[in-house]
Amino acid sequence: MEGEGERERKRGGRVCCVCNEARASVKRPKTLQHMCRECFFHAFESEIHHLILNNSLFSPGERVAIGASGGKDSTVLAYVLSKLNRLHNYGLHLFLLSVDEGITGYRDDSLQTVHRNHLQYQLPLQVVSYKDLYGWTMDQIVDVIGFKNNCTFCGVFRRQALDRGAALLKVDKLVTGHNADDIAETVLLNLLRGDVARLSRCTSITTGEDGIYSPNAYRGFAREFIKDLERIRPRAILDIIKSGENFRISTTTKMPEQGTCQRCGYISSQKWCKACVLLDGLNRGLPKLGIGRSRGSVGSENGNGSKVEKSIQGKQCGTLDF
Ligand SMILES: Nc1ncnc2c1ncn2[C@@H]1O[C@H](COP(=O)(O)OP(=O)(O)OP(=O)(O)O)[C@@H](O)[C@H]1O
Repeated sequence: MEGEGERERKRGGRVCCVCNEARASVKRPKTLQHMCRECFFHAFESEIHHLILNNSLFSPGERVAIGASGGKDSTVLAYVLSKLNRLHNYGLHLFLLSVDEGITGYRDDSLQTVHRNHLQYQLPLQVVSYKDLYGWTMDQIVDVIGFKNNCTFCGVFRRQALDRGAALLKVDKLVTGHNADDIAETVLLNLLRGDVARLSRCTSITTGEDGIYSPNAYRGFAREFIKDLERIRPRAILDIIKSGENFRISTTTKMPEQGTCQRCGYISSQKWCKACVLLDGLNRGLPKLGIGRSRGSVGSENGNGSKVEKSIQGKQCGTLDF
């Protein structure tokens, strides 16, 4: 009897290199293997499972929030994590956490996806909004700042909003759907800026006490550049991440010290955190006040020398590192 694989070969199609039966529908950039849907899903999910185990990412009984934007990556994250949690008895209490930035025609649509995920995967959902947290929606911010610099507000506020939502849910950990492209962009951005401190941390699978989110147009250029590289060499994205992982800083290099914002208590190496500087500018009718490269134009470097290491529950805002 002629098998499915043989028929596929006769039709001139590629056969999955794992099951040798079904038609291949994806070529993985990571391994260059041609795989069918089923084998790809299986490989993808079991790689995530082993990654979780090998890095001891979770402990039984932990409360874990999934940053749910309604986009493809965080939707896949919610699906896979809830499936693995059931299948392998991780014993995690999972939550969906969404930030509503108040962008009409964009986030309101994707929040509908999050509501569907909430019902489908039966995960409790918490939505926090810029309007409630900061008194401004992104639409209102764009009205005063224009389109040019609004990414700074959106990125800084979102990161802090996720941390505030995590604190509300009293979770131990927050997971996000940042993908390989996002990490490669961040490696490249930190390299181009000569930011050695961030370059050395940005590939960590779990993150600590400060943010590396680079919310501006420069990221767009890094993205285009990486996509061009990928066209020439599909492994380029993974190569960039590998270089970032291999990067080591001499132990004698002086790094910025972390403290807390004197205004809101959020993690900051300045007197005020970036969100407070931006918000202050907005509220005083000087929306461009906090925009620029320096982290916080108000106050000076925190000099208390203490290293802040608290859980998400233990402080007003938490510990996500973009
Ligand atoms: N509004 C939001 N609410 C909750 N989590 C968010 C939000 N925006 C981003 N995140 C988290 O940060 C990750 C990366 O953000 P990014 O801006 O790349 O997401 P996206 O393009 O909206 O959607 P996705 O990456 O999920 O396809 C998301 O996967 C998600 O985990």
